[in-house]
Amino acid sequence: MDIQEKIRQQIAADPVVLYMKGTPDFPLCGFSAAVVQVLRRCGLKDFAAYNVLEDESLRQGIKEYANWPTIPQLYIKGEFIGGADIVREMYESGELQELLKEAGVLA
Ligand SMILES: N[C@@H](CCC(=O)N[C@@H](CS)C(=O)NCC(=O)O)C(=O)O
Ligand code: FES
Repeated sequence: MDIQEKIRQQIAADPVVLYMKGTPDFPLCGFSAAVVQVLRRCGLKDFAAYNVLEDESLRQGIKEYANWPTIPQLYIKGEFIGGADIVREMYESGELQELLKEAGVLA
């Protein structure tokens, strides 16, 4: 399967999808760790996470998919949200919590 099609399916399969370096329990970059921490602070228990360090085609493919040059990348309900800076800003403004509530993944 084409990598862009694979990404499309991954993003459609779960309400919250994070492309990151490492895993939620063992992030291998501070930017990825920051997004995981913010999601947990929002009260999110579970989300889909893909480790781009285990798949070079995914690491490159995800940059093309969103036309965004860096990892991490967060998607909510199929929509690209942003990387660590944007996620942090949206958390501080409360916008991220709103999006997660709308997605039905928060209590
Ligand atoms: N300011 C970015 C920081 C992320 C970033 O700079 N990521 C770099 C280093 S981890 C990256 O993905 N570089 C390309 C690569 O490693 O493939 C954000 O808000 O997410
Ligand atoms: S791996 Fe070095 S900044 Fe992310």
